[in-house]
Amino acid sequence: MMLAERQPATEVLAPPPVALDPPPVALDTVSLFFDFDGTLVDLAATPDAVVVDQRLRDALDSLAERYPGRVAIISGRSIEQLDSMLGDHARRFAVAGSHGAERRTPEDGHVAAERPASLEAAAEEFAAFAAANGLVYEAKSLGAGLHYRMAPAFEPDAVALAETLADRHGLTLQRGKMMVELRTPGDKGAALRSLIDAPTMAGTTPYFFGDDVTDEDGFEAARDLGGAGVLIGDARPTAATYRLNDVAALRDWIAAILETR
Ligand SMILES: O=P(O)(O)OC[C@H]1O[C@H](O[C@H]2O[C@H](CO)[C@@H](O)[C@H](O)[C@H]2O)[C@H](O)[C@@H](O)[C@@H]1O
Repeated sequence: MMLAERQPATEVLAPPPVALDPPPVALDTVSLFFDFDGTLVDLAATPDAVVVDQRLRDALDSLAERYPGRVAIISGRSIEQLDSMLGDHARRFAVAGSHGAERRTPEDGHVAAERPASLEAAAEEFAAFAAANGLVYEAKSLGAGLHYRMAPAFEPDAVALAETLADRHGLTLQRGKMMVELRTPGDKGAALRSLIDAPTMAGTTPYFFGDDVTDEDGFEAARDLGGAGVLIGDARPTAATYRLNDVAALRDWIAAILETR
C-alpha cells in the first residue's frame, strides 16, 4: 500500500515518487470519490467483461457503513450500467454517471440530462462501423461508445469518424482508453462539486480516485476544494497529487483505511 506524491501536471514526472504511508487523509473529515473502470475494477477486453468480485462488493459495503454519505462513485458509465454491474451496492452511494451528465443522490433522486435526438443517428453510424470492422459498439444512456481495444489499428479511423459525427450532430467527443465516445456534455469535476454539496459531505475534504483522462476534471475539483486527486496507474502528466500503481493497490489502500480506527 503506497501512496505516491506526484509532480505538477505540466512537468515531466521523475521517478521515484515519494511514498506516503499511511495515506495522508484525515479519515474523520474525508469524502471519497471513486471512478469505476480502471480504478475500482481492472480493465477488461470489452465493456461487458468487467469483473465485480466479492472483495469489491464487501469493500463497498464496508465503506458505506464506515463513511455514511461520504462516499460516491463518479463514472463514465451510465447509472443504468453501474446498477447492472454493482446491483444494490451502487444504491448505497451517491452516483454520478455518464461523465457527470446524470446523478443519483438520496436528496434529489435520479437527475439526468435529456438524451439528444441526434445521438440516434450518430449511434447508428458507430454501430455500423463497429460491425464492419470487428470493433465493439457500446450503447449508453447518454452516449455511444466505439471500442477498438480488440483492433487498435482502427484508432485513427474511429477517432476521425467520431470527430465528423460530433461536428455534424453537435455532440461532445470523449476520448477514453482504447475507445472514443459521443455524448451529452458534463464533466466529473462539476459532478464532484455538486455531490459534495450534500449535507452528509458538508465540510469534508474530497479525494478523487481515477485512472483516465476523463478523471482529470475530478482531480482538479478535488484539489481546488482542498483535497487531492489520486491517479491509479502509471505516472503521466496529470492534475492528480498522488498516485497508486493499479487497481490492486487501491483495493489494498481501501482495506487499510477500513482497518484504521
Ligand atoms: O469513468 P469510468 O468509470 O472509468 O468509465 C470509463 C469508460 O469505461 C469503460 O471502458 C473502459 O473499460 C472497458 C472495460 O474494462 C474497456 O474494455 C475499455 O477499453 C475502456 O475504455 C466503459 O465501457 C465506458 O462506457 C466508460 O466511459
